[in-house]
Order: sequence, then C-alpha cells, then structure tokens
Amino acid sequence: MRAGFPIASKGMVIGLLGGSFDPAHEGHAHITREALKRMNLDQVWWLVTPGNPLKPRQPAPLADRVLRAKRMLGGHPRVKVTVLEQALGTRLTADTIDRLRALYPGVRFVWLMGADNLVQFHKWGRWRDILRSVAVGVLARPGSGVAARLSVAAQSFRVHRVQRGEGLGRQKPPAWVFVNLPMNDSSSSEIRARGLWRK
Ligand SMILES: Nc1ncnc2c1ncn2[C@@H]1O[C@H](COP(=O)(O)OP(=O)(O)OP(=O)(O)O)[C@@H](O)[C@H]1O
Ligand SMILES: O=C(O)c1ccc[n+]([C@@H]2O[C@H](COP(=O)([O-])O)[C@@H](O)[C@H]2O)c1
Repeated sequence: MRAGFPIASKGMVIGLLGGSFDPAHEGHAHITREALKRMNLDQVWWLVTPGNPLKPRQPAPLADRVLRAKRMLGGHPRVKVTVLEQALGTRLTADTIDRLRALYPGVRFVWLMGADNLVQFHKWGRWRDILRSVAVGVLARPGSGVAARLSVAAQSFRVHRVQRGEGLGRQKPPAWVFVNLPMNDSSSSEIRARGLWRK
C-alpha cells in the first residue's frame, strides 16, 4: 500500500468521516467515538478534504487542518487522520468511495456523516450511487433531526433504513441508519466566527 494509505485487512469494517475539519472540534471526536461503539467499526478514517465541492469558501491550508485534527484526537489508536482525497485526486465523495473500494477489496466501508449533511445529501454528485455502494451511518446533530428525516435522500431510501447500527457494516447496501445519541453542539463555523481559528 502507498505511503499515507492506512493498512486494513479483509473483513474489517471501516467508517469514513469526510469533512472540511476547518477546524476539527469535539463534535467530530464525539461522533467518531460513538460510531466506533454503536456500529461495531474496527476503525474510522477521517478524510480531510482538500475542498467541499458545495462550499465556495476556501478552507484553511490542508496541512494546518490535518495537524489540528490529529491533536483533537489525541492519537486514538483506531482513528486515522488521512488526506486520501488529495492522494487520490478525488473531490466527489462518490469517486472517493469507488476508488477506496477498488483499493481495499474485502474491506467494508461505512460512510459517516452528521444529520445536517443528510439534509442536502441529494445535492451531492452521484448521491444514489453512494447509498448503493456503502452503508451509511447518520449521527444526530443539534437542530437537524427533523429536516434530516424529511430530506429527499431519507425519503427516497426510506425502505432501506435500518433501526440499529450494530450490524450496519455487514449489511448489503443500500442500508442506512439514523443514530440518536447525546448530541454535541460544536461547529467549525462557530469556532471561526469567534476568531478561534484562522480565517
Ligand atoms: N457537532 C456535530 N454533531 C454531529 N455531526 C457533526 C458535528 N460536527 C460536525 N459533524 C459532521 O462531521 C462531518 C464533517 O463536518 P465539518 O468538518 O463540515 O464540520 P462542521 O462543524 O459541520 O463545519 P461548518 O460549520 O464549517 O459547516 C459532517 O458530516 C458533519 O455533519
Ligand atoms: O460529493 C459531493 O458532491 C459532496 C458534496 C458536499 C460534501 N461532500 C463531502 O461531505 C463531507 C463533509 O463536508 P463538510 O464540508 O460539510 O465537512 C466531505 O467529505 C465533503 O467532501 C461531498
């Protein structure tokens, strides 16, 4: 495996948490720990994106965001901070997932995201392909629960919603879960607005 690509063995279930991480905060760490536990994941890989295709704003330099993400996690043994999208040259999540599935045959990936991202998921490139190729774990986020449940993606794939996260990674997609959990209200935009992170 190339440098910067984490090692994973066949049969492992790996959560992918894509994000701008501009900056990483306790909310990211919280949903990661919860997903590991509640979805029986072997690892979670943070995919620090070079740029969200739907966000016009240029984020802080990738190296700064990665450094902060690593500090935030405090060296958690089952969480890897990666720049896989930069290494693969992908921007759309659907492309990233296709490439990772081809590179890691036999590994099961679960796409993780906060409920706010489910609300606008139908605006993502080839979003149906994402739901058809990997299981998806949606984690509750303050203020987004109702809109997420009513979202185009949730409604279109409602028959594929499963009630429990434990076996999610071993289910044949499409399969997605909405995990209710004690919520954390941290947000990168709020941290930026308070001037606690470079603009
Ligand atoms: N507090 C939180 N609770 C649940 N999910 C979260 C939380 N913070 C971030 N996430 C999720 O983590 C992923 C990456 O989030 P991102 O890096 O965009 O942080 P953010 O706080 O949402 O940033 P911004 O405020 O700039 O939009 C997304 O799927 C997002 O929904
Ligand atoms: O593929 C897309 O069209 C797409 C559109 C919007 C967001 N994403 C991905 O969603 C993840 C969360 O983005 P963000 O900026 O909300 O942290 C990150 O991995 C983005 O690359 C992907």
